[in-house]
Amino acid sequence: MKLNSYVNIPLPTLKRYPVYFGLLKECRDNGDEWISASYIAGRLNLKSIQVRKDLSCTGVVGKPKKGFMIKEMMDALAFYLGEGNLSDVLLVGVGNLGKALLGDRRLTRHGFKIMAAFDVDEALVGHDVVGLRIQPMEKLEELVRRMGIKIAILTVPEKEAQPIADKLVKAGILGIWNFSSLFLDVDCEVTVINEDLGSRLALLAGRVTHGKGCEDGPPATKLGSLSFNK
Ligand SMILES: NC(=O)c1ccc[n+]([C@@H]2O[C@H](COP(=O)([O-])OP(=O)(O)OC[C@H]3O[C@@H](n4cnc5c(N)ncnc54)[C@H](O)[C@@H]3O)[C@@H](O)[C@H]2O)c1
Repeated sequence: MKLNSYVNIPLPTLKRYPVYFGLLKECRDNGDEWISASYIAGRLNLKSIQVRKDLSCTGVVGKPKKGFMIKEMMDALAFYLGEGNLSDVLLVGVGNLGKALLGDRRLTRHGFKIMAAFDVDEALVGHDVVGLRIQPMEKLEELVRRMGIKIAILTVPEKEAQPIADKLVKAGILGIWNFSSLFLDVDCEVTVINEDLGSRLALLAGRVTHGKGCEDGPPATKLGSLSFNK
């Protein structure tokens, strides 16, 4: 399978790939082998032309009347999403948000698995939360190295975020999904995605105020329950 280069995929398209991947996985698990762009569009409340355009960016070619081979398309999307070889992640900070993420089945649907969770709170360490034994911070470096984990979810208070990010990077983490509102200072080879929910709401409020719809997804009124991060 000859795939297009990652750099040629537009960002708005890349942002829709996890949603496609989740749906393809569901269909594959139901025993389907083929999927059409119009079916995907119907399920996700998108336009067929948009779905076709997004999927054609991968370089995978569909078959007339059959659509795309699910396995082939999943392999392609996994390549762009880093799923498969980067599916194991860890979480630091098992508070309100951390617990919610540990129990969020949507991560699993996208092929990700939280393999380890860390906290400093003695009331949590050594106990199970959503079936996972919470580890002390002292074990972080060793476990990251031993398990070869490259992605971390950071759900700690803002003032703790930078020192923990430093520890994560030192241990070999290459991607941080940062829920604190602090902009982390990390080496340029480390990717940080900031997920400050308050800023998101402010962005939404600004867009609503200025009557600006969604730029890279379907019209705002059709967004439904999908979330395309900006
Ligand atoms: N709760 C939300 O809905 C929400 C929403 C958006 C953003 N956030 C942000 O996410 C972060 C977590 O929020 P929360 O509500 O879950 O907070 P929380 O206080 O409930 O949980 C924070 C957890 O981090 C742990 N922690 C503190 N210092 C640590 C350290 N040095 N090493 C490891 N663990 C440490 C605490 O023991 C606690 O379990 C905050 O930065 C917050 O601003 C939270």
